[in-house]
Amino acid sequence: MTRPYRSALYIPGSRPRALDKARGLAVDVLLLDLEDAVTPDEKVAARATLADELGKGGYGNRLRVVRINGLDTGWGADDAMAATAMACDAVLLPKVNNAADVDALARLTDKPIWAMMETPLGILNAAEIAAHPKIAGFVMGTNDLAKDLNTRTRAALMTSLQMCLLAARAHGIVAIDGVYNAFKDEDGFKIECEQGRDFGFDGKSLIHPAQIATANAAFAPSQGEIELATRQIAAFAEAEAGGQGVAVVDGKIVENLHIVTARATLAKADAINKLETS
Ligand SMILES: CC(C)(COP(=O)(O)OP(=O)(O)OC[C@H]1O[C@@H](n2cnc3c(N)ncnc32)[C@H](O)[C@@H]1OP(=O)(O)O)[C@@H](O)C(=O)NCCC(=O)NCCSC(=O)C[C@H](O)C(=O)O
Ligand SMILES: [Mg+2]
Repeated sequence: MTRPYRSALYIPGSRPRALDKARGLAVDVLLLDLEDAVTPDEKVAARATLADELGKGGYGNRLRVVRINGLDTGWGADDAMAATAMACDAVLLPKVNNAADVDALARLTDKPIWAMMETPLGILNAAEIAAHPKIAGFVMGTNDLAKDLNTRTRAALMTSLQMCLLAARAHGIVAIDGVYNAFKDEDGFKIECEQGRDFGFDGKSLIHPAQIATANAAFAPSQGEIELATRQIAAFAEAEAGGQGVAVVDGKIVENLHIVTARATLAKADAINKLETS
């Protein structure tokens, strides 16, 4: 992981004030939306508004991902071509059902593609979507998924979340958890962030700036994790120097595979530090 993806904020592409506010937010990823956050009447104007704001710059090292409308809508193809010309890092395609959907977008843009994973067919085809050479990330669309699965509970989405994580990890792409709709419920949001982190997601998608700090904290290594990783690396190096393949730290064995995790923890902490001080 060369950059953190702890927090990914949706920003309506039709709202210049919110797009401007994003320049000062401590968020890792901007999900610049032309789809559900924009009304049909505003769709065409939002494209120009977004292009204009991105063109002005000022977003620093935040990853800029433009969510277009589906290619089966009247706006999708024009959005894709407009996004290709925008100062953004990737294009996010909603309601991806299979690798052929990604192919269709890849014919319209040379940007990296991210996929909204939010349809039952998309979940069943997660592995082929993650394997597509243009795919760089998954964002879980838990609202659409709950609608299609006819459920109101996160528990009912667990299989889908895990299938997408498996596919993402198998193919080395980013995986971002879905949104938490009750954006004023701080306690519930924190619990869901921690659950998503423990599942293995890289970060959480957000709908309001007030959610950023909690997501950033939940998906960053804690001070305790950083210290433990440092001690594990030192103890294992010492064990290796003494001809041992196993060290013991805090009463637990440390083997080569734990060192891979420890190094990843330190690299993530380093990447966060670099992003926050740049
Ligand atoms: C949820 C909101 C409609 C609330 O808006 P509002 O009432 O204006 O909030 P506040 O008054 O508390 O706003 C305070 C200031 O923060 C700025 N703001 C608010 N939201 C954002 C944002 N998302 N990005 C940047 N800035 C934001 C306001 O402009 C205020 O600033 P200032 O005027 O300077 O004081 C609103 O938060 C919102 O529209 N959120 C985004 C909703 C959205 O994008 N929805 C679509 C994505 S979710 C989705 O589609 C999931 C997926 O597809 C699925 O299927 O699950
Ligand atoms: Mg959706």
